[in-house]
Amino acid sequence: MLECKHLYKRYGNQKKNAVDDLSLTIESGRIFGFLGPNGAGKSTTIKMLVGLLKPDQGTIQFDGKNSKTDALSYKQSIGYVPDEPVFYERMTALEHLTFIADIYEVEQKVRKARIDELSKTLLLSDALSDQISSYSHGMKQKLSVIAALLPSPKLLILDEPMVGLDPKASYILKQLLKSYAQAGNTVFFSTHVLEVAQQLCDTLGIIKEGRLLYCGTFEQLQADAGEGTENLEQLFLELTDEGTPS
Ligand SMILES: Nc1ncnc2c1ncn2[C@@H]1O[C@H](COP(=O)(O)OP(=O)(O)OP(=O)(O)O)[C@@H](O)[C@H]1O
Repeated sequence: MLECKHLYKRYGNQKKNAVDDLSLTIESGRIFGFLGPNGAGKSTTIKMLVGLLKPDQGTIQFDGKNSKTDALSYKQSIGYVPDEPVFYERMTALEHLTFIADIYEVEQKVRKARIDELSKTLLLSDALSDQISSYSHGMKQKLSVIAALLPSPKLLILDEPMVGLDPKASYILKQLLKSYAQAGNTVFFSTHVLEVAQQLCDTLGIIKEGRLLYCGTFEQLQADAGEGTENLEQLFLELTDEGTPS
């Protein structure tokens, strides 16, 4: 279970909190979709969850491990797919994955099978020996997903994972995330694509100006919003007060 309590973050040069008293709990085996307009605080929250940013206040725990006091074991439980993956571009994809396997101490006897399986699933097997510098954005995105899943983390956190993926790759990733959660792991991802959240998530969190406006299932959200609000897009626009685009 992932549990955040009263998280706050303000960047040095800003007048408002980027994340403002955010608390949420996500049970194991769930897919949590994190939605919000541009600048709402999604990436800031994710960077705190993965340990790249320190919260000004608040606590984060996963399966009883505190992100501050048990930092190493906490981080060992997490796979992270950033919004813009960064690689040592001169490495081949296989060298990168071997490097990740070394860092996460993935056993020699399982790592090859796992790399083979994941790269086959994400249709990257034929390009594993190529230098990452030759990869397209979508291929880098797939490599980042493979690297994150390689150590079999109990918690997978993805920042806008569908961006840059073609429809087939996007479909494959959605199936992968579903089966990953069904195996008892927790998936947390941010997206602007409301349809993706609707198709994939058990639980949604909607954030605006750093504050969590809603957290619950889509069905609860629809019930709370009352009659006449048919789809998530309409609900989302109403909640975040973005207005309907003309
Ligand atoms: N490095 C930074 N320095 C200063 N302010 C920042 C920094 N990163 C983000 N912010 C500010 O914090 C707030 C939240 O930004 P964040 O990137 O977390 O939003 P987001 O929901 O991920 O947005 P998007 O959907 O556009 O990626 C915004 O007001 C943004 O301007």
